[in-house]
Amino acid sequence: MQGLIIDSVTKQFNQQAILNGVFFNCKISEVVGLLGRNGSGKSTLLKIIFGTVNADFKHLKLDDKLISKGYLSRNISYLPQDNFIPINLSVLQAIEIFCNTHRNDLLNIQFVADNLQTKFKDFSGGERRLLEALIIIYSDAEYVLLDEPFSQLAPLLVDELKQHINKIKSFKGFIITDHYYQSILDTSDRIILLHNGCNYQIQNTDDLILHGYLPDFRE
Ligand SMILES: Nc1ncnc2c1ncn2[C@@H]1O[C@H](COP(=O)(O)OP(=O)(O)OP(=O)(O)O)[C@@H](O)[C@H]1O
Repeated sequence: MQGLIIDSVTKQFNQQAILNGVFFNCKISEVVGLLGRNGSGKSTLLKIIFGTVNADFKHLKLDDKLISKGYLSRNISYLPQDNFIPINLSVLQAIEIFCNTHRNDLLNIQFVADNLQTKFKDFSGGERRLLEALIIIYSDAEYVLLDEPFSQLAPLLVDELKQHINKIKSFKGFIITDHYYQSILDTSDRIILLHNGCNYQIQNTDDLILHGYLPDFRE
């Protein structure tokens, strides 16, 4: 099985090329980290894979079947950059919507178990983000897209989220983007950098300097 194949993704906004033939894949048991400067097209790419933004051209395959929109396959879940779970839902109600197969893993997390009846409107920003990320990580889909899962979290919660991704990754393929690039490097099996509309395989931090993602303090 080839897993999720993303090929020839092309997108312009207002005649400006954002993505220009982007291609990579993601298999089960693999975490693919997506890095890129602000505005390089990371969120747009995840939205195109999930299906909430139309590409000018794309070729998406999931387990050898051509798909038009990720969400229609029911096998791709997506954590957007902004909150997405309605604030009047309780944690338990949200879990019942998204999580069946791995529900017990989620219910065994102390913070989740302690707050099952709490509504999303009653959490802090970081707590809400953690819960939304956990619900997507433990959702039924085999492929998980995470847009800035770490950004609102204090260091201890970042570590906790990384542990959950590691715990479940033998069942799932992840594509993750965040500006906490060290957390992306720690969590990922492979790194893809988006730059000038193209994708580059990154082997080490020198490559990130070479492609202008990290400053070169040696100069
Ligand atoms: N709906 C839209 N209409 C016009 N331009 C858009 C639209 N959505 C995104 N863009 C532009 O496309 C570019 C890529 O945006 P995108 O949000 O994908 O970048 P990003 O890499 O996720 O950035 P960041 O790291 O800052 O979140 C930006 O220049 C943005 O202004």
